Amino acid sequence: HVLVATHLNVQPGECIKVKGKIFPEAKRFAVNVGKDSGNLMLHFNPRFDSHGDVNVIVCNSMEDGRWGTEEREADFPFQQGDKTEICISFDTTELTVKLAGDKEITFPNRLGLENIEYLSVDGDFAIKAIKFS
Ligand SMILES: C=CCO[C@@H]1O[C@H](CO)[C@@H](O[C@@H]2O[C@H](CO)[C@H](O)[C@H](OCc3cn(Cc4cccc(/C=C/CN=C(N)N)c4)nn3)[C@H]2O)[C@H](O)[C@H]1NC(C)=O
Repeated sequence: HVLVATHLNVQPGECIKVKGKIFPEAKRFAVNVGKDSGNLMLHFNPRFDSHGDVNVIVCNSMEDGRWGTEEREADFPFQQGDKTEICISFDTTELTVKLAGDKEITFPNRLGLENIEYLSVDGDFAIKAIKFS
């Protein structure tokens, strides 16, 4: 892991902002939010070239250590070597990920969690700032 934050208490409507720089030769990175490492409301996984995916954002959830059904997004507003910022917020029904260029991705809140306690960032990404607002 590049970063793990636990014992958070992010409420619906609040925003988790992750700011950083994508490695020039990035293959993939991931931002995970949820209750703990085995219970993720969202695994947000941009893939530049990984698992046979090229320039695809793969989103999924994890419950008790078991992956849910993946969703692959149409937009891919990321470039290797670029700085980027993503803002994750949620309510009881869905999560919203605000991306560069006013792109927005939603993902169902399958676990129905009422707060976010856990955040991790993995992969080819250098974190500059994390902001809770
Ligand atoms: C078609 C064949 C069967 O279907 C495939 O089956 C795979 C296994 O289930 C899925 O893959 C899995 O998908 C999951 C989401 O659903 C997670 O992403 C998981 O990764 C978990 C994971 C996290 N982490 C930490 C991490 C995260 C990001 C970067 C790095 C390191 C980067 C190293 N940097 C380099 N090398 N430069 C490390 N490690 N593993 C991935 O293995 C594929 O999507 C799926 N593909 C399709 C089309 O269906």
